[in-house]
Amino acid sequence: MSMIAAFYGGKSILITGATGFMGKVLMEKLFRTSPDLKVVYILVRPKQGQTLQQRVFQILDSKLFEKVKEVCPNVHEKIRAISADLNQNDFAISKEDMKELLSHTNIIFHCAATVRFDDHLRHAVQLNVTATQQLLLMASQMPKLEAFIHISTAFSNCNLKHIDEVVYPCPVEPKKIIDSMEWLDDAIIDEITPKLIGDWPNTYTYTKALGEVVVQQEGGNLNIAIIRPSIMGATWQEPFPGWVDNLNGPSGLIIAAGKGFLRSIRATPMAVADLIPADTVVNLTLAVGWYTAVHRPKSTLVYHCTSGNLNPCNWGKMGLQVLATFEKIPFERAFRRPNADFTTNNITTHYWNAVSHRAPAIIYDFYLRLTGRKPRMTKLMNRLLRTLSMLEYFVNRSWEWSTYNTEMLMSELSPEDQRVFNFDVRQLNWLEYIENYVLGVKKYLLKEDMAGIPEAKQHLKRLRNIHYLFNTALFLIAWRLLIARSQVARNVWFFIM
Ligand SMILES: CCCCCCCCCCCCCCCCCCCCCCCCCC(=O)SCCNC(=O)CCNC(=O)[C@H](O)C(C)(C)COP(=O)(O)OP(=O)(O)OC[C@H]1O[C@@H](n2cnc3c(N)ncnc32)[C@H](O)[C@@H]1OP(=O)(O)O
Ligand SMILES: NC(=O)C1=CN([C@@H]2O[C@H](COP(=O)(O)OP(=O)(O)OC[C@H]3O[C@@H](n4cnc5c(N)ncnc54)[C@H](OP(=O)(O)O)[C@@H]3O)[C@@H](O)[C@H]2O)C=CC1
Repeated sequence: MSMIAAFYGGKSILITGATGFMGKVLMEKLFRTSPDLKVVYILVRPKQGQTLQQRVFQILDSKLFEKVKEVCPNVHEKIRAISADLNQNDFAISKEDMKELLSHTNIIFHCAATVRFDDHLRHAVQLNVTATQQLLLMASQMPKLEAFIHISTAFSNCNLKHIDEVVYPCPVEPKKIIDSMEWLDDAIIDEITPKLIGDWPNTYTYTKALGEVVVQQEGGNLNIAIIRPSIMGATWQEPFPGWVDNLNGPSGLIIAAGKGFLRSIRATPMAVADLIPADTVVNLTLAVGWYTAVHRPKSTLVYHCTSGNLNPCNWGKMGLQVLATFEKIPFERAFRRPNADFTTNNITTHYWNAVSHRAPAIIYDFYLRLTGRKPRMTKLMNRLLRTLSMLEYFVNRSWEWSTYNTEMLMSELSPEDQRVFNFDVRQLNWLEYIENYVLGVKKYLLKEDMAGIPEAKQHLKRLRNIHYLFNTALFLIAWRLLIARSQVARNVWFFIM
């Protein structure tokens, strides 16, 4: 019997960010392994015209929850969606709901965050710092609370090269930042943002670092742990391989490469690609929840959920495997044949952006105009280039994350728990994982049918022929011009003839 699964039985659990990528995988695992848990409160906001209930049903109706419905048929009764907006005071939770949350919650998993790199500092502070502060305040009023698990990111200290499992101080105290956001207007915040974030690459990583300091400073007597995952990717094993449902991290780039839009990326092939599957993160999170509640460590423990120091893979190997998978499992209706490459300096990056990204987009838009359609490729390409520029920071550096606490926790688990809540990334076979990841992107993100693979292959053949035809025509035109202008070229031509 799994001790961790048994621990969550009968518990009331509060999850923020349950509608996000990690939140869904977390809920799924909780219900599958501890179907006898009492209730999962989720803080949800209405979105895109959907009510809370519609959002919950949409999640439960997805393939991700198929196994859960078998082991826990009344799962919908055990999810209690509470209307909440983490940007509002007291999260805009009604008095009755607040009373229920405060009196029943046993465990909190705080996953909600804005993960956009370019978010305005005011919004990023509100969600990643102030909301964390408010949640801690709520937690301090929960008499039955056993553990508060805060999800941060391994990149919260990406301004350092070697990162230990400790909370590092920030140059400006979070309280001062929170206060200043209240009275500074947007224009001034825009002006001071680069100075405030200093050597952090974006507002996301900076505010996640501030969030950790808030957790440490304002955690009081709470039983707290911080988890720092690196780049969360599709699921490795559970509930099935390859599940992913958003474009963050590598997923969006896999689509862009598979559809032939992305032809080159400024990345260092030897830099460590510190990906971590979402189910590994969730298994560690649940194990940490159990350990924190049962063993009550004296101080706030930080757990790195990373792969680089235990089972490293680099971007070069990952890129090659992604491309190899496209050969077997191509995406439908590609714009060009998938054939991306890495560049390593500014000059080649600008060159390939002009030749391989902008020029084909302009030519295609010209063709769309000629055929009476609305041009769209240049706009799409500009967005892709902007996304690439934001991700570049993370694919041209390597970090070392120590994992003492994570390894300590692994050794504390019973063999059964090590199996059920496996977060030992040493067992991960990268080539297999990446292949399943690409397959998952095709099935669950692009919603493409596997039956369409022969047609997709045919389409790629047609693109290859067009490519050859285009290159031959280009060569002949260049050669014709050369012959007309140069005696040497003419002599070579007659010699060959
Ligand atoms: C040797 C041979 C080699 C061969 C080589 C072959 C290579 C071939 C294979 C290539 C694969 C292998 C290499 C992979 C490298 C991966 C690097 C990952 C590093 C991640 C580090 C993460 C570290 C931190 C981890 C964390 O701790 S947290 C989680 C991380 N957080 C994020 O990843 C949010 C990022 N995103 C944003 O920050 C916003 O998205 C924003 C970008 C500002 C746009 O923002 P904006 O343009 O305003 O608008 P959107 O609505 O957002 O998107 C607008 C449009 O862009 C699309 N799109 C949004 N995203 C992405 C995305 N990623 N990738 C692509 N497209 C995206 C969206 O579909 C929409 O398309 P459309 O609808 O127009 O068609
Ligand atoms: N994805 C990754 O690669 C990594 C993620 N992390 C961390 O993991 C955690 C989860 O990330 P992930 O699941 O990928 O992120 P997602 O963007 O998929 O999910 C974010 C969640 O936060 C919720 N949320 C955002 N704003 C509000 C708000 N104002 N009120 C209520 N809820 C809100 C979202 O709700 P809604 O559905 O309504 O938008 C969603 O449920 C985050 O803390 C992130 O920093 C750490 C390392 C890597």
